[in-house]
Amino acid sequence: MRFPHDFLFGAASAAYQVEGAWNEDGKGLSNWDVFSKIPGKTFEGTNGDVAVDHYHRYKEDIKLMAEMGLESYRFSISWPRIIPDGKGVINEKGIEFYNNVINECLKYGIVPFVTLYHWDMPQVLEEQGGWTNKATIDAFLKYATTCFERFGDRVKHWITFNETIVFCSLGYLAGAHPPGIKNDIKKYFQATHNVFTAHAKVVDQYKKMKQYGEIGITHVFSPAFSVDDKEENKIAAYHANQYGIAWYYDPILKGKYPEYVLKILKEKGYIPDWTEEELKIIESSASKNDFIGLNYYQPQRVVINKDQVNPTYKNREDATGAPGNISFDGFYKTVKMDDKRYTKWGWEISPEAFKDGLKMLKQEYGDIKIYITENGLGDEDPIIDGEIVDVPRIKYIEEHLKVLKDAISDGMNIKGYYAWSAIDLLSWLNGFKKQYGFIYVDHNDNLKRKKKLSFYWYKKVIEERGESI
Ligand SMILES: C[C@@]1(C(=O)O)OC[C@H]2O[C@@H](O)[C@H](O)[C@@H](O)[C@H]2O1
Repeated sequence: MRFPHDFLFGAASAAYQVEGAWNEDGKGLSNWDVFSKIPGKTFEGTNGDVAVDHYHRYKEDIKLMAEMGLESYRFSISWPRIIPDGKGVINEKGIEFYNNVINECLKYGIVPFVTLYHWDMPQVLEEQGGWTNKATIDAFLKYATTCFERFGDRVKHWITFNETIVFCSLGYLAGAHPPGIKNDIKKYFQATHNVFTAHAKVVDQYKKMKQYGEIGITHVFSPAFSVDDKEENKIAAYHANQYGIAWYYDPILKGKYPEYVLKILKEKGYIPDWTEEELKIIESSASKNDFIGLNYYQPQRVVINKDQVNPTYKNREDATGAPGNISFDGFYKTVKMDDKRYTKWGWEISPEAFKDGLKMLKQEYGDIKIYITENGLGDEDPIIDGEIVDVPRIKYIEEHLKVLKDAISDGMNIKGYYAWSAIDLLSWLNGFKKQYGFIYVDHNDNLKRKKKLSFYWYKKVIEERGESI
């Protein structure tokens, strides 16, 4: 069986991780331009000043994507490249750059799939409270509307936010991402609510503009499973899914927050500062979402936590999702299991959990259109006789595509797969040592691009529409 004709085979990137040109052509400072330069925050002080220079090499990169037969390229727009201070004058050079990227994609028949916010907020707004400041909501609405006005004639697939749980939890609980605040649970939940309000307003605005494309949001999809049949551990898994999935997916797809979490927040005094109007726009825009984007890498294996709750001062490595951490509220902890497979960064490799998780989503949210907006293997790719022989990545992606093929056969409404990542790029905290791409970037030879084994493999998969998977 082949993947359906309307299924998109894609690959993804993010502005801060690929573009570089951090201070060129009128771009304003982003929170990551500043945060990444604080000593100790990133591996060996790596940052996105140059990244892999996609800003200057996008034509070469998109040509390679076309050679791979890529049907769609998911990339993000840098807000401070469009509106340097986040809320004022539009930077026409920034508009020009993304028009060029979009037009280059269309030249090859590659569908542009655009993320409006992939973590790089204008520094001016971050300094004013970022997502904890409600003024950021309308600044984001203005930025999104500008993008719809300037690119919406050719871009018909929009993602508002990438992985809200990551930039909010690492920003306000772990302190590993901007603004680097540790253990502020009230600010964490406030930031998530303001993001959901911004999302709802932008969806509403997009529909009013009648551009007849589609819009949604991308969330982390990391379903939690108990390590055994003990009641306390099953309760831990339920709690983890309420905080990690329901809190994020319910307001988007059901238009309301999950009662289980609200009850606890009320008891602890963490209910966000919200207005009836905000709750109404979240409710009224829910039905206008066209899809949900899932970033699946791994499940969570959880047990009830009986240890002393340590503040969530994650260090750089464990802030990148490896198991072995206590939840910020101390309720559960994630664990490694002897019978599971893991990446070099300790992330579990489990297509089986992907399949089980997708079934959970369908039961909870029905037939909402799904794109897998990220999935891939972070690895230190083997180089043999000058060739990048990334067989583990081929195996990883093949196993997960097989799950999707079966899920679609079982009637799930899954319309695309975006491998993370199209090209090796800067990992926010891990520098360049953690590779995800089909295209290798040689940091010892002027960022020269080189096709990996997986480039040729994915090309064949796309040609055959996955028939041999
Ligand atoms: C933490 C980490 C990683 O480096 O492995 O998770 C997977 C992937 O998620 C993406 O949304 C991030 O933009 C990208 O940088 C990656 O980030």
